[in-house]
Amino acid sequence: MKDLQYLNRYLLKYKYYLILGLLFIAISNFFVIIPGQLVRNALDLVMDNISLYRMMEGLPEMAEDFGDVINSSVIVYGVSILVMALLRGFFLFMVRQTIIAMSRHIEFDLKNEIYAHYQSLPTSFYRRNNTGDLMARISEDVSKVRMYLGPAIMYGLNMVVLFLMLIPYMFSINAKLTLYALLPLPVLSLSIYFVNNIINRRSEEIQRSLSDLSTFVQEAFSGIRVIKSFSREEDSSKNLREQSKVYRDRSLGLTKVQALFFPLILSLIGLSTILTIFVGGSEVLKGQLSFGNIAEFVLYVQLLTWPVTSLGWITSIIQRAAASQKRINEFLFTKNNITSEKEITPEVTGSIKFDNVSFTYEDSGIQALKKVDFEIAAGESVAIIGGTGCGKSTLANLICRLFDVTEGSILMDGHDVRDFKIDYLRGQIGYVPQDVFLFSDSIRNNIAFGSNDVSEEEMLAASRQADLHENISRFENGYETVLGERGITLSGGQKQRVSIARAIVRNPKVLILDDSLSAVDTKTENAILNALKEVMANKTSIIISHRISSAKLADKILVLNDGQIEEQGTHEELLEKGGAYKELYLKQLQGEEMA
Ligand SMILES: Nc1ncnc2c1ncn2[C@@H]1O[C@H](COP(=O)(O)OP(=O)(O)OP(=O)(O)O)[C@@H](O)[C@H]1O
Repeated sequence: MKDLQYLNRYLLKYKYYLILGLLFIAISNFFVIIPGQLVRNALDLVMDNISLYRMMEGLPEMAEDFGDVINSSVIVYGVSILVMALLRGFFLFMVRQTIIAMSRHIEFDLKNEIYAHYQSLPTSFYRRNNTGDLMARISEDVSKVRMYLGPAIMYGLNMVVLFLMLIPYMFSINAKLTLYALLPLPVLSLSIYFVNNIINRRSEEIQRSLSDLSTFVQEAFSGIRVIKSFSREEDSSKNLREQSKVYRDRSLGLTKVQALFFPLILSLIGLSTILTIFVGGSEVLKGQLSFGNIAEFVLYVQLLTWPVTSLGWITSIIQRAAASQKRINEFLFTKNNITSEKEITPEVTGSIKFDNVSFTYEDSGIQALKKVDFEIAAGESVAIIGGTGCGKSTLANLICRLFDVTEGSILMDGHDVRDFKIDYLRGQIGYVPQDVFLFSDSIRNNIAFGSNDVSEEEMLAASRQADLHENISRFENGYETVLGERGITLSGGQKQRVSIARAIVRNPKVLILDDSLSAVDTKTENAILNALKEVMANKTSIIISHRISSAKLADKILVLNDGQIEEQGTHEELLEKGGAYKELYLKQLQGEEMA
């Protein structure tokens, strides 16, 4: 339950909604208790005077006048009850406008807080937690917490206020009748609590099978090309049928419990009413109560049943909200370990130095870099070459501080990258990651994404430098062409070039291309590298690749092997040396000739 205390700051922020809501609850309950007294008075008036009226049978004129007086009094009571019902309706509306509105405001704030926190967390966090989990906490869990902040608080306050206003009053009329009338209510509350827990458990199971079902369908649609080319359509339909069957059976189970739920409530409420009439009747016979009191009590019992029913419901809402808030807090309290104390923002030229850098991935324990030591002067281009999994991407990630080195340090213009203000450091780097990611948006916006304000000329220049402009000009809508699910699909090479244009449009001091030309043939690769020459002229560039063809133009080449630098030098120097680089060169040359 202490997890929910985190929300108190929000309750404090919206305290005026809460205070007003409480006031409206009290007023609306006032307008629901008074009609009970009016019903009692009206009934007693009729009961007390009906025998008098009958006695006047011999005096028709008097009887008529007397009857008119009774009638008009009953009408006054009736109209008063109606007016109070309308007033109660108005104040109930106001209760919802304050407390439920408050819960919606807090839901909005909480979602924004969680999202902003997610954004601040390092990439390692995203590797540890799957996307479904991240989404569930910001949507489903927040919705469950809102049920506590809205309906649970509203009905909870309503119940407390009604009890405080009504129960003492009922005791003041007749303690014995009050006790009997209230007797079945705790049983009602407990049974609702238990049944509700079963309903919740089953609903969650249904939710799980529904999300399995949608994941399955989503994957089937995304992989439709694979399914079709391997003729697995029938198999896919069979799997869907099986998953749907699980969903159907669980839903039927829930329907059964729900079907039992309402008869149970109604019979317990009925029991309360019968007890009230039975005990009330015997009190009337003893002359302790009037008939009107019985009617009044039956109304009060009806009034109390919903709040008591809601007690079981509120308890389970609060339990679920506490569990959800615990999950939310787990993420909200996750600290970002990629921070900077000094937050320096010096003018940089882009020189980079790896000083004995080692790096081990915390989650997998893989040591990706071992005592890597090299320097890149400002404006120099360096190619990093090596086999799969030798640590090339890790090296790029460390420069951008997506991770922090385990040992040693990385310096930019003599300053440790950990001392830079993070946004500033990343602003100096144009990083083209290995996995291209394009948003479902226009090509223009995808390129301009790299910077805050990009002019048309800058966007076009970046596109030309990435050798993309000509391709896009051929599209009917040019740069307005929408990509992604709603739009067209670019070829692998085109996607890589959009990604390159996005990196260079921000005019960074350091450009990192992480295997960014793997999807284009060597001819196009050369064309792009030549076009990029102009861009790279005054930038430090790091070109990560498997291919010698990408590397040979660089001022310096580093050959990585199993996280260590095996060789370094220029293309010619390394060929002359006759080591791993030359071996790779000859292998690739042979491959090209054969092709
Ligand atoms: N986020 C991560 N968490 C744990 N281990 C990782 C992570 N990223 C990479 N590794 C591991 O670290 C090692 C180096 O990976 P890295 O991606 O740097 O290689 P690479 O040289 O870029 O390979 P490729 O050319 O295939 O992209 C690999 O063994 C890989 O499995």
